[in-house]
Amino acid sequence: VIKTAEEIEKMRAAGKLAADVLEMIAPYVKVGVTTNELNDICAKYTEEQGAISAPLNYHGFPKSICTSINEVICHGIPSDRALKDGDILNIDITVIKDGYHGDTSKMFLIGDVSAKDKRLCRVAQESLYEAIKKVRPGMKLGEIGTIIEKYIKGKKTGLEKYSIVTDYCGHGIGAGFHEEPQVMHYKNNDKTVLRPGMCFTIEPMINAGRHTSVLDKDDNWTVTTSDGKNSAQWEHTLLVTDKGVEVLTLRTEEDFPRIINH
Ligand SMILES: CCc1ccsc1-c1ccc(O)c(O)c1
Ligand SMILES: [Mn+2]
Ligand SMILES: [Mn+2]
Repeated sequence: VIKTAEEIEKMRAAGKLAADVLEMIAPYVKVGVTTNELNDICAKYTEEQGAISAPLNYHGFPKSICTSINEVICHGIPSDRALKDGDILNIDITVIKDGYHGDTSKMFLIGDVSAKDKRLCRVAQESLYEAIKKVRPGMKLGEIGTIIEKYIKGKKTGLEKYSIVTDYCGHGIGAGFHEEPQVMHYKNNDKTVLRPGMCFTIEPMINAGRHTSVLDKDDNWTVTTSDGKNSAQWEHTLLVTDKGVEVLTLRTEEDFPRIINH
């Protein structure tokens, strides 16, 4: 749905706060810290900023952030599990500030991460950037997934054959956590035309092995790879502008432009 100028200001503020939470938590993300501790620090910070953590009680989710480690694709639940040397961790933050959502996630490399896992994380981030670079009014929504798939296929080597998780998508975002449209991360023909004022996330999940995912039957949340190989995800909340795109959740550490005009 197309946002008004006032709503766009609120999306900017929510996106900025979500990015700030990811920057704030970074120094705490070390071997030995538990994901429950990270959850509590993020929840407290978000509350202090006068915002709400969207995941808490969303469809019954029990915590304030998602923490997905190694073979966990997404929706990992914070627990007393301590981070270990070699882990790759996704922290997914969604905040509601003044009624509007900011949704973003990144990968953290814990201690000494293998070259393979570092490459998986880097390729996943680059696939997000490749897609963001192409976002502009008049573009067909399906081009986003097509770009990501083309990029990932091009990164194949003799040892690594990356795949794209198909069971979960990016999404429109605003006063609602999930709005129209669904944003597929794989090749598709969605002819929905992007318009200025649209806000949505792109959040590709890239697997080192097969694309298939398995939902944990005990906690009904944790999604893991079917072959036990690792997965990496990055997410940004984007605004379609008159001339291109604005990355509402950009962090200062990123070597990527906030605004791209075509
Ligand atoms: C934990 C929040 C949640 C619950 C059901 S889907 C979901 C979720 C998590 C992260 C996201 O980026 C997202 O768009 C949705
Ligand atoms: Mn998210
Ligand atoms: Mn999302």
